[in-house]
Amino acid sequence: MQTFGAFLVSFLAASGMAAALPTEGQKTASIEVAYNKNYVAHGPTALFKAKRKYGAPISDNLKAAVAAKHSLTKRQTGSANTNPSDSADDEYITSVSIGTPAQVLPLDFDTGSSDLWVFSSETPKSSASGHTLYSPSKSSTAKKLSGSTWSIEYGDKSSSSGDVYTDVVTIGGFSVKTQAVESATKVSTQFVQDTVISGLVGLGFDVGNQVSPRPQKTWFSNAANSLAEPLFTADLRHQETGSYNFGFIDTSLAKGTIGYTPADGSEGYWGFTATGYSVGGAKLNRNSITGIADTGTTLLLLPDNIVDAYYNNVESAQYDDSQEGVVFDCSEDLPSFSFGVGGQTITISGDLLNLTPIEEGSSTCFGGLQSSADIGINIFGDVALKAALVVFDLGNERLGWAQK
Ligand SMILES: Cc1noc(C)c1CN(C)Cc1cc2n(n1)CCN(c1cc(N)ncn1)C2
Repeated sequence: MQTFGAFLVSFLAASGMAAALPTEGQKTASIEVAYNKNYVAHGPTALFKAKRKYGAPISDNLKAAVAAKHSLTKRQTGSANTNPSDSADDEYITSVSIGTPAQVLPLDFDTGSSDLWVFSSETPKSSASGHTLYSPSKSSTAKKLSGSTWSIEYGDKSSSSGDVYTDVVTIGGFSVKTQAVESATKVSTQFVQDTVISGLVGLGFDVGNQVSPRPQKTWFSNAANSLAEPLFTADLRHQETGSYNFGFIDTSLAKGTIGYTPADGSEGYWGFTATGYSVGGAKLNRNSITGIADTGTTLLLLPDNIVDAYYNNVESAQYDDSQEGVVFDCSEDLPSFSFGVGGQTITISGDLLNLTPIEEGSSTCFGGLQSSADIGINIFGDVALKAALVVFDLGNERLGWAQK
């Protein structure tokens, strides 16, 4: 039968704590207490525990502070497939559920803008033909945001405008209960004709939202605090299904290491600086390129000097006025284009830089790399994003890039 002292020593030894063995008949014992250096104190939690221990009243604010800190609700994630809209990967389509019962619409996720807008029962019938529509009147959770309107124009001069509802919006299984859903009462021709999408989900920064008089938050901004991590990833692919993941990073989607670089959200976009570039696998130079990571733009749009440096390696390349871009023989093997970011090198294969024949069956192809000169901003659009797994990390205001 073990004495208490012997038991105590063996217990402490088993739990890795040192102990002084009491001499026979001694009435005291002393033990070192390990300090948990990983424990991060939280005032409200300490107060909560003390009040609970002595039966003191606990305010709702204190309960909320403790719940927020210990995220008593399970931190959540979302994952949605996204598919190229056509053979040129012009844009990517993701299914989004809006309202109760759910109305599922094919939308274009756009990190270059900050409005969630949809074709709706309020869109003129002549414009709405062929599109899937959101009908707020058929949703028991829709509420009109009275007095609010919106109007947006994109880089390609396409535009839309209308009024605003709030409703539940679910993407990849994650729901935002009160999301501003901007209903289109007017849409430009580019959208009318593009019947494969019924609107956009802006994944830019809230500062870019175009609702007046009170700008609204993006779906991701509303979701961020409830997600396991305040980030999402874009995995766009050439002629195959890709994904938008929210709240987690599936590193198996990439071959390379994720390199991070600061993101500048001040203009509403995901701005960043690439540290250099190269053509055809050469060593990266140190010519930095400041631009935006933009899932809503098809092309890679860079300064003329870079575009020229690239197409000087393409025998048949020439500027085509009617196409308003550089074209070349479809049969030509294109060199790759690489850029440095976050200490990593992202290489866009030559295949990804051949976007599509200029017309069905033509042997002349349109380049995925074009000039940004008349835009005033460099855009790493889908042509660049397809080469990488891209992490849009709102919590740390940074962008991560990993070679795919
Ligand atoms: C077809 C086709 N080809 O390329 C596109 C795009 C389409 C679809 N299309 C004609 C209709 C259309 C026009 C726009 N979109 N869709 C998406 C949002 N737009 C952006 C987003 C942004 N971040 N930056 C610039 N514009 C303009």
